[in-house]
Amino acid sequence: MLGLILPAAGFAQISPEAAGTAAVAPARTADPSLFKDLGGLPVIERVVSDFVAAMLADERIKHTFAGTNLQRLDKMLVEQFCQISGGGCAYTGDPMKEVHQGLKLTNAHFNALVEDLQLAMDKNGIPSRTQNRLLALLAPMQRDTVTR
Ligand code: HEM
Repeated sequence: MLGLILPAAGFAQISPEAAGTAAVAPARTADPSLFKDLGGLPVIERVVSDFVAAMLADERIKHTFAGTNLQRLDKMLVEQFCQISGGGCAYTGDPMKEVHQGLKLTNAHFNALVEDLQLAMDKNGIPSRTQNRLLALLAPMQRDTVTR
């Protein structure tokens, strides 16, 4: 299980090549226990709010959000985290590849984002075992977001 072997700094070792050659990532959703273990929607909402704040304060990646509708970003992240953790939400945002392709993101950007998410989850008291289960579901999206 990927989640158990994730280093604290994220999953830099998964290059887009190594992540697989499938053109479309399989839809991944956890069993509903992850949603519950995260603390349900109220905690996911707090995590996302802290996560977005951390990214906006992060010198490594804050420039990428210069033209972003932050209210929408927050809402889409809540929907996405709720959906992939098995909370029964529907993600209504755009496909990951489409959203990120113009941003010219690197693995370093990706790892910065993962660190900011870990900080936000720490702040909300989510145990690292549970954090890693969510991170493992996000890991396959590296190949859709990192383009250089
Ligand atoms: C697992 C990795 C990632 C996930 C799950 C993710 C998720 C999302 C979601 C759900 C949205 C909103 C889509 C919409 O509005 O329809 C979004 C937008 C955005 N993401 Fe990511 N993202 C990831 C990686 C990254 C990275 C590494 C960066 C930069 C460091 C980044 C920067 C952005 C920016 C700037 C936008 C807004 C684009 C715009 O204004 O149109 N994302 N992301």
